Amino acid sequence: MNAKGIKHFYIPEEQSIYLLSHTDAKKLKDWLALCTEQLSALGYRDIHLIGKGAYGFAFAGVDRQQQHRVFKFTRITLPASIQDRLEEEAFMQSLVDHPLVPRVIDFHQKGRQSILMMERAPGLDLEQVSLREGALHPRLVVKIAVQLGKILLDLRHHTHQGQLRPIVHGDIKPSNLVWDEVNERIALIDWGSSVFAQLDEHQQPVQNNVLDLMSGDLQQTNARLGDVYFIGDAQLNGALSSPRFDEQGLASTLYALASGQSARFARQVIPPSSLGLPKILSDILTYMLSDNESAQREGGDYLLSHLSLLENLVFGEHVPAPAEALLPVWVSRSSKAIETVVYSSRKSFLRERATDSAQNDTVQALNYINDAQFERYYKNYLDGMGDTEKGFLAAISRLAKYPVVGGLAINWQPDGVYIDSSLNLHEPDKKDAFDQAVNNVVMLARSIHRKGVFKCCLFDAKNTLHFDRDTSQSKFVAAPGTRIPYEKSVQTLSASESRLHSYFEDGDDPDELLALPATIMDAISRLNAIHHTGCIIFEALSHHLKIHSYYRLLDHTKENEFNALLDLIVQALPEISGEGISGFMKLPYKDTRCFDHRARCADKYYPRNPKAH
Ligand SMILES: Nc1ncnc2c1ncn2[C@@H]1O[C@H](COP(=O)(O)OP(=O)(O)OP(=O)(O)O)[C@@H](O)[C@H]1O
Repeated sequence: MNAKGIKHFYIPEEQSIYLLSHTDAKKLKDWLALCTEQLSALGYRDIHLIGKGAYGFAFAGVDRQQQHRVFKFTRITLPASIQDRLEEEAFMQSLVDHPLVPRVIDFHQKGRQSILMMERAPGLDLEQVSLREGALHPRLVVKIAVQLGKILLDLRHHTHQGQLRPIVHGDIKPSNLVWDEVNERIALIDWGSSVFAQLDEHQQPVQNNVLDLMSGDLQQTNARLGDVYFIGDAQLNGALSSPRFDEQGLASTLYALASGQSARFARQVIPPSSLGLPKILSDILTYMLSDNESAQREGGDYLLSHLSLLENLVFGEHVPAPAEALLPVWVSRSSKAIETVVYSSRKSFLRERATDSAQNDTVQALNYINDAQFERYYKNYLDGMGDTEKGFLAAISRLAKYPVVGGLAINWQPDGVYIDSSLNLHEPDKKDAFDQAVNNVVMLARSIHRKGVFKCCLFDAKNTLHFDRDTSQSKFVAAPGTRIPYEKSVQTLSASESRLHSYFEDGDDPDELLALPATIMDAISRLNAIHHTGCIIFEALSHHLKIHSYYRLLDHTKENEFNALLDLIVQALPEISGEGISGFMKLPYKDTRCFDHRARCADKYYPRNPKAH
């Protein structure tokens, strides 16, 4: 990866509006207002934003016949080739006539602005449901498996103009499934990665694809890259598209939902057989998620030919007992809405191989580089890591999907894994689900054998300070009155009452590139001596500087000095030159928990005779 790639790895998946520069945030708000205005001019009411993705935004509205509709807009700033994708998406989605797929109603193009209008599926998407509930009940996982299986069968047998043309959705994942809680029905949305399959499920060229065969198009995949957290290796490595791609998406989705995760990677450590699922589904998922392609196919075929058996499985009242929380989580009484972003340090030691040539190979294999998902892959810094390490980072990212502030310091030692934590959740209702997300982090940490320290800091993006400059050579200057915010502990604590990590104990972070000026470094080292916790992260881009922070002052007697040092940092911003990230974290050395290394979770199945439990 080149320096530019690394420099920007931290940009979060969810582009919180609070992390945009003032100008970009204003442009975005204006544009959202314009979309809303256009839709109401067309006679729709109750218009509101329901989702945003890499390429655009989705609005919901109600038409004159009281029908609920969704409008997908592409970002007007994107190149025309990407804008055209919405039209292709509309085309592919309109070919699918299935009760569990929202019907396309219209596709509009006005100037450079494209709009796709479709039926609205009721409910929340399954990623949201999973964040609220944690691991879904096995009965629901089976129900979702059956419904998705039926859609995939339909796609396998799709005919177009009288000929068999199987369709690949290409991006099956929890956030692309809308869940109607009342009727317990899914709707498969987001057909933006959908294509006609080049190979059928037996890996044979789709027969009537003669023209493609002759033109040699079968040398190269037509696939789009789905979400790298969910797609299988064949799709990631640029294999010819086939219905098998979606079977991987299905298996990853069921696995993630059954385990309360947001990715497929952790399957060796938290295997499907440990999730309390009925044995038949657990076995199917074990096959489908194995590394062996023929086992994957066997699992997929077995699932699709046993849907009615799964449909008729009996579930009792048995509700799996919530697992004990492995780390303390404090629930905040404050009802302040926060937008969490996670920043983690020293990720590179989680990589197995970091040679440039290995990375170039991966880049070569992906012949769809201009894909936003590909960007995201690198932004998340996952390349070159083993699956378990990726699973660990995905589990850390999941924490940031909750309104939580604080941090974690994980220290791998030969005799075990030591974890210091300070986790303050701002939504009491999600405590159980959050505990599960934390437990998954711990379980994955225990399975990783490495020596080193990983720290992450969770902060509120609403506290991020923004500074603009005209050129990459100009200086960043703070407006008068700019302050780095902080909060205070309920009681003052002296240094002797609690130990803290130092900002500097781990040395320089090799993943960070911004060298801060001496004045700022000096202020930070003086801050380090004052009893407080938190983090400060400087993110310098060519025209924009962000200072993310989360500070909690513990020794109230030093408040004046603390304030003065924070002010000093703000005053010294013009001295910053160069681009990149630099971050410092000071976490409480509190309640250190030690866990022994453990390779995988024990097997656990749904009871065969649920009534007996
Ligand atoms: N037909 C629909 N019914 C209900 N909700 C929908 C529908 N289409 C989209 N949404 C909502 O809008 C969100 C964004 O839609 P979609 O996933 O299609 O956009 P996208 O830009 O392709 O997103 P991403 O890049 O994250 O895949 C979805 O997560 C979902 O919450």
